[in-house]
Amino acid sequence: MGSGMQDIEIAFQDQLQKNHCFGCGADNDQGLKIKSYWADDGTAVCRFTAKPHHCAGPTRYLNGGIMATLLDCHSICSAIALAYRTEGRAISEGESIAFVTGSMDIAYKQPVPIDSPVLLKAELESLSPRKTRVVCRLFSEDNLCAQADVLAVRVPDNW
Ligand SMILES: CCCCCCCCCCCCCC(=O)SCCNC(=O)CCNC(=O)[C@H](O)C(C)(C)COP(=O)(O)OP(=O)(O)OC[C@H]1O[C@@H](n2cnc3c(N)ncnc32)[C@H](O)[C@@H]1OP(=O)(O)O
Repeated sequence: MGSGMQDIEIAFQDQLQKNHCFGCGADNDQGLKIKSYWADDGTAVCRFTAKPHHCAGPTRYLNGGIMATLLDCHSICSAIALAYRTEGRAISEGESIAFVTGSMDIAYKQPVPIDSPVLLKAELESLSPRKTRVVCRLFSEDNLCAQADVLAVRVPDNW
């Protein structure tokens, strides 16, 4: 799974302050703690290895809700990172930027084997100062298994 990921960078989530989100919060010890990075091609990427209890009905497949959380959280954190980048600031430098999920449509295309790492790849398009569209794809072993179309909406940092 070639992603062009820059491992030397600090993950977006490890630069965000006070984030207790189940999927992406560095401050949630029971969460998934995903880690997202810029790739060389301008997309944002995240690799995740599931635990056995993240399974669907059959234990060999990844749960669809966990897939939705991965797609959602990687997309929103990437929208936040893009907003900081657009404003010429490092993540968490100066006034906090927060986005939440306004909407998300997911196509589940293939079951995801639970014992292989997944790669998430997000393409971002800033629609307006408050809205970012994210198309996020989830791959397992180079197979496109799910795709989400996410609308990230900027909110005040006390949301
Ligand atoms: C904050 C904490 C900080 C911690 C660090 C952060 C870590 C990251 C955490 C990551 C967490 C992981 C992710 C999670 O789990 S985030 C948790 C799940 N998401 C939510 O709970 C969101 C709940 N909804 C809301 O709070 C409000 O409805 C929002 C904020 C979304 C908009 O209500 P608001 O009154 O503020 O704004 P507006 O009505 O003026 O709309 C503004 C623009 O947006 C457009 N629009 C809105 N909704 C939709 C829609 N459904 N489809 C299409 N378009 C939509 C709207 O047309 C308008 O467009 P335009 O007319 O301007 O063109």
